[in-house]
Amino acid sequence: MAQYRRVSGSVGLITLQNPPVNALSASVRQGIVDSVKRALGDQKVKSVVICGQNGVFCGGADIREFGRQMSGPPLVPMIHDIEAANKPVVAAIEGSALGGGLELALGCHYRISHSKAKLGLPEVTLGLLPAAGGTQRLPRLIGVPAALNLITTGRHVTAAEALQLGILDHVTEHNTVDVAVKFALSVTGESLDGRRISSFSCAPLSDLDSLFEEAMLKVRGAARGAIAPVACVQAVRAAATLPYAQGMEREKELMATLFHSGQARALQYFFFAQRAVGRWSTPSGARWDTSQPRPVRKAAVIGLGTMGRGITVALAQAGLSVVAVETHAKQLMEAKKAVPSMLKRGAVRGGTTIEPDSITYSETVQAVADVDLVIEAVFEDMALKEKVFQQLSIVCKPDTLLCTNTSSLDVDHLASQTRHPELVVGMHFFAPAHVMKLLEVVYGRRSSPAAVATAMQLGKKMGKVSVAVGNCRGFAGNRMLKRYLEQAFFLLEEGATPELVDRALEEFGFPMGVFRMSDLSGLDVGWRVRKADGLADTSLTGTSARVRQGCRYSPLGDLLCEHGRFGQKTGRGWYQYDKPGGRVAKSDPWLHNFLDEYRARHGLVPRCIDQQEVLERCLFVLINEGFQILEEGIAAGPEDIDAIYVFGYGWPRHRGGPMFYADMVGLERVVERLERYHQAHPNVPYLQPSGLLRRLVANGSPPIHKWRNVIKNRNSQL
Ligand SMILES: CCCCCCCCCCCCC/C=C/C(=O)SCCNC(=O)CCNC(=O)[C@H](O)C(C)(C)COP(=O)(O)OP(=O)(O)OC[C@H]1O[C@@H](n2cnc3c(N)ncnc32)[C@H](O)[C@@H]1OP(=O)(O)O
Repeated sequence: MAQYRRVSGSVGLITLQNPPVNALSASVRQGIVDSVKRALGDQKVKSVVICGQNGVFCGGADIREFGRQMSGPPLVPMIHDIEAANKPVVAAIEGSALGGGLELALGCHYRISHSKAKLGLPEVTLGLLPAAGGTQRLPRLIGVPAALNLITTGRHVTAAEALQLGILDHVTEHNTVDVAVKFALSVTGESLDGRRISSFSCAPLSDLDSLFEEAMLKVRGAARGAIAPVACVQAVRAAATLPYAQGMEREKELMATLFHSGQARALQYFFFAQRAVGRWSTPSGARWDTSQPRPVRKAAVIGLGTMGRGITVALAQAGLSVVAVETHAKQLMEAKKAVPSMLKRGAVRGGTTIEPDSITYSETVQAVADVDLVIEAVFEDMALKEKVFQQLSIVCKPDTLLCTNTSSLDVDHLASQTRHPELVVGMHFFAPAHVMKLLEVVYGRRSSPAAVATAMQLGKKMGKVSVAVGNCRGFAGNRMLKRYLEQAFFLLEEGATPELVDRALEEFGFPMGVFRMSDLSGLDVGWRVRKADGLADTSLTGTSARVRQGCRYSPLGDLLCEHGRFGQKTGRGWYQYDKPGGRVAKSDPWLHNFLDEYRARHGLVPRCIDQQEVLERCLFVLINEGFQILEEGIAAGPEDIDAIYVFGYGWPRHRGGPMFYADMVGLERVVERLERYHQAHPNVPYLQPSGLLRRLVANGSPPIHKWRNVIKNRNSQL
């Protein structure tokens, strides 16, 4: 709703009231319409101020209303009536003015903002466009290039930038509503002719066609198949080329194509999923709202390879003082050079400064005696990690939290090497650790609620999306990835090429297909793990060469590594590169010959494989593992898995994440396809639909937001 009162004798003050962000729900819109009518009809009122309660102007349209039957007054005429008013209307912006909130402000005649406010039109991130006149008013106010940038990226700008762009008329450090009321009094009776943005023309530009062509190329390149950024460009083009009324028609038309799209549903699901991940809980009763994190001021990183350096930078950027330990002198020397330059680059990107002495380097573990938290990032080798944890347990204060950055090893086993296993958790970063948003926080059987809460909070402080997951081989993300990789290898055995598989995945929206990605990460990493697991034995011949522990196995990755092809770092992998460390993947005839010979050796007759099979085999098996992970309680809900995949593995956000994608495709179809593939490949047990997936289908395939209830109640009949 909205509250209306008269202040300072002649100013009608309208306060939006819908905590926490004053979203423009039906009742808020009704409140605004009623209040504006009252203010305009009251002769004592000479001007109007619109503000939001609790220091937030408005977070935009109520996203929860979008999937439902919409009621209440529509936004467009509401904003039009405000702009058409014959008394000055001033927006007093505090906190946020986003989406419909900024569009409401653009309908006002003046905009005054607190210096700490953030403004933006983030609709594109929800699969929409600013369809309450935003695409038509903003270019008229600040020019086409600047408006294109804000609308197609959805980025939030500071009040200072908004002032510079011309979105705001005034920025204050004081009480914004007081300043706006004084301002409203000062402009009483002034002509509003030059204040109605819809009456402006866009500033003329010399070469409009090439500007829009370039903009279209840019958004198509970045969008990976997302449709909203393209529609945003088309809408701004309408503003630049059509009169306002026609531009509004075009905006409406384009919004109609987006509004009910699967992409909009996926992106809006993901908006709430991200927030749901923050309300974590563990089976032992640790919870986001009751478990108390410990303060962490000083942290240590053990091992300064690629991951350790990234973690050191991320900790320093979060304002912690860091002890960085590396026992190999050469590696330590390299890290001492690399870390400061990574920090410098980060500071340039983020406009921040970091005290250079916030990091101290040491060659001995003894240097971590007084830290609050340690993150171990040594080589992925259990014996080595055991030794590190034993040492840490002796050296550190008794209450120091001991974390491991292992990507798949047993956190409980590492905890058992210490005197305080309750203080051990996994903090699984993704490379490059100072850039990637995802952090898997892995709780062990004995991890205390405080330990989990501390790791989760530290992740947040580092700007990460922290997802709490249980302890199992590969945790959630890598455990699912293993199934995806296996299917990709099997497809090569059956006749596909890396190019075909990658093309299908990239057209789906991944930034890189599985083989290009493997070349970037390094093929030797997985090889080492498979060797440690006793899997990578290429001396086997006949049918046993492609079977391990009774299941189908492809030794293709092992064979490539035996040829010294580790990916980009060696200049050869699934593709060839112009030099070791080269980045541009080129098709490699050697690899195609190698695949032909391999198939011939094993009596495999290559067949035609289409993109649909690639997607179904690779993605459905990954999704199936996701259901298994949910069933076992390793992840608490589908949102956790979706956040992991979007932030850590490049799953296209406009497809919502793997579990949402399964919901979109239809659980019955996923089961049917998995069963069909399992029939064709009976020695791949992971193609058998998981128990939870079958139970959901048996219960009528409830929508994704109801899955948690089914998971909680294992015997649920819904
Ligand atoms: C035939 C078809 C015809 C089609 C016709 C269509 C007609 C309808 C079209 C009308 C035109 C619409 C044009 C306008 C569109 C929009 O405005 S879309 C919304 C744009 N706004 C945003 O994207 C902002 C989203 N919010 C945020 O970025 C942040 O919440 C914040 C405002 C910056 C505050 O951040 P913070 O303080 O960190 O709080 P959070 O944890 O993020 O949020 C707190 C809770 O509030 C919920 N929430 C936030 N914003 C909204 C919102 N706009 N609607 C609903 N709910 C919102 C958020 O989910 C949190 O709640 P929980 O999830 O329960 O934790």
